[in-house]
Amino acid sequence: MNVKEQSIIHLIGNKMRTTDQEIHIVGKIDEPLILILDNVLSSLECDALVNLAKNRMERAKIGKSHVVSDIRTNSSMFFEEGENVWVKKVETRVSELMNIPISHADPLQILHYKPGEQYQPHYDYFTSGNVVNNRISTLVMYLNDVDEGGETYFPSLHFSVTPKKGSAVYFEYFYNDKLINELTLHGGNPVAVGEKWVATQWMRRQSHRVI
Ligand SMILES: O=C(O)CCC(=O)C(=O)O
Ligand SMILES: [Fe+2]
Repeated sequence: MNVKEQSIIHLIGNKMRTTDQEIHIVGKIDEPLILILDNVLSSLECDALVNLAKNRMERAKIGKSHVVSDIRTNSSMFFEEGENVWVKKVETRVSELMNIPISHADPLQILHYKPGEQYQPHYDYFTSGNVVNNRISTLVMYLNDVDEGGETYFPSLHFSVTPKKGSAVYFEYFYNDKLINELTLHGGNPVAVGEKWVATQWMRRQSHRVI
């Protein structure tokens, strides 16, 4: 019999409580742990993040070398750590939800996709070279409803998540078994109609923020 590996988030029941929010688990894959979560952000918080980000968007870059690539045709920006009250609030909630101290967090990232824009399948962890302090988990929060397309999809699992304002998909790739981590391959489907805004939080294995 295969023994399931420890996950970062330990679930009890179908809700997760943070200091200021009750989050609902509406879907789950056990290994790798993938959660579909409702009520992660309020509608007001979604709108605030979009408004704070929208004049600061640039064509997204990928990987450690930050090169522009066709893999990713959307635009993006990063907030400074705790740069305003909205970011602070979201960072605190997300850190509680992901069960990782905020000092392990990458800067909160906002992505924007227009019709036809997409993010091709990729891993959120770095796979080349000798990586120090790699990423271990991701939370993608949807900041608006997309009219058509724009699903986050996991090709190896034949699984996709439809964006819904205030909801999120969580996944982790902290497993000793490399094959389990590889199942978290994922991308953002092209938006067909409308636009898509998301906020992504990546967590690192070790603390790196100076707080
Ligand atoms: O836009 C999406 O659905 C996925 C975003 C993503 O993969 C990421 O930010 O790492
Ligand atoms: Fe990703």
